Amino acid sequence: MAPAALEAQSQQKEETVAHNSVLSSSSVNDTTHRSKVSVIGSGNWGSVASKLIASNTFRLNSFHDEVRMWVYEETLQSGEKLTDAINRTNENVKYLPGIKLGNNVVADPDLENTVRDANMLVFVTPHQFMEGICKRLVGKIRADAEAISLVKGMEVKMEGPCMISSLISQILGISCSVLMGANIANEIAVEKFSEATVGYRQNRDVAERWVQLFYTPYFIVTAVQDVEGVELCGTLKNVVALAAGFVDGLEMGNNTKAAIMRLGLREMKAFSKLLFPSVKDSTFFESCGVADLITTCLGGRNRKVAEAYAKNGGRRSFDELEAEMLQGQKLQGVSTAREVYEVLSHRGWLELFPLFATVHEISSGLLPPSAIVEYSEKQVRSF
Ligand SMILES: NC(=O)C1=CN([C@@H]2O[C@H](COP(=O)(O)OP(=O)(O)OC[C@H]3O[C@@H](n4cnc5c(N)ncnc54)[C@H](O)[C@@H]3O)[C@@H](O)[C@H]2O)C=CC1
Ligand SMILES: O=C(CO)COP(=O)(O)O
Repeated sequence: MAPAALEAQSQQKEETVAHNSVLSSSSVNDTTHRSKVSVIGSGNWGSVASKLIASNTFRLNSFHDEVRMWVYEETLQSGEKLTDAINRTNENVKYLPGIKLGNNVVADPDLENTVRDANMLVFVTPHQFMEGICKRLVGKIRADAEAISLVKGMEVKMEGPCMISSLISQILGISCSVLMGANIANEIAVEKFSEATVGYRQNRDVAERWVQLFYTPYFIVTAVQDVEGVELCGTLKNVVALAAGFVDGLEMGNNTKAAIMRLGLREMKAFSKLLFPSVKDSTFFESCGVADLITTCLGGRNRKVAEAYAKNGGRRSFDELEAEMLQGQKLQGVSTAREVYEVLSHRGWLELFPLFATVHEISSGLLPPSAIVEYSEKQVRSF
């Protein structure tokens, strides 16, 4: 948006806020203390997150209106750059067509420029790209910047597993909270009610600022002091969602799927607590836990592609199905299952996590999809 237009918008916000006399502790004319938010990522969820955030930065006096959103640039079939198309139409025509993002969202293909002025950084890209992105940002962010990760996934290093929030903190030297939950992006895009969980480390004020940034009447955000618990829930449920998809593809019915979800939840909890004993039981009952597991196993992309994989008897690869069915959107479950498997093998825990292990063995082609049947029967009988 042109600077003059943004200025006019700002004035309107100041007047609105002054009129309502809510929400801001700073002077309505003092723009220097306002937080500036940038979103790093513009896929399906990244675009919806930008829309949510932009509605709040526009409304609340403690934020600058403009939300700069980094776009991994690509050329559309029409020949137009994706960034230009987003800024022309105010829609992410590839990853979230038909939804206006808000006039205060500015798409930017330049990563450094996107983060330059921001003190609140929202990371939301597929997890496999995060390390490269963070390395590119070293020395380019504000000294007082803080981050939140909406990224569901982890990296496995020589030293062991590394959650994406830790990767951000380690590479950029900044604190990082997380936001996860039962959040199928297309539903939130059309403002259907849902909840989410912010996981924070120590500082409750920081958590409250993130809650304020995302919270809307149709997106209820609760904060819990358990970064690893929240992040592991969001990460591991993608592995269980693949198992649910296999069950659907094999037409095994709802009871089997429910059994898989129960066994999956149990492995999620056991794995999280083995890695991080500080993880709280209560976190599994938040939106990031059981609710995200349910929604993803019913309506997520991992479930959908795993169903097609099983229907094809494993003869078409996940890469091929992902490209055909998701058109640029990325699955996180297959690589997460591999990463979890690496941790399990390395630590001698394979026998403790038969569902996680079986999902990787199926998705990597070592076992046929029907192996999920034998697995579930054996597991359900053994309890
Ligand atoms: N879509 C959803 O419903 C939800 C997604 N999430 C999580 O949010 C994260 C981001 O997912 P989405 O926004 O849905 O993305 P997406 O899967 O819709 O889109 C893929 C994105 O990756 C970008 N990309 C492709 N190649 C790249 C590269 N080499 N480097 C950097 N970026 C590249 C594409 O431009 C696109 O923005 C994931 O961890 C996902 O699990 C979380 C909640 C809901
Ligand atoms: O994380 C999600 C919902 O909370 C989306 O899951 P999928 O990536 O499987 O669509």
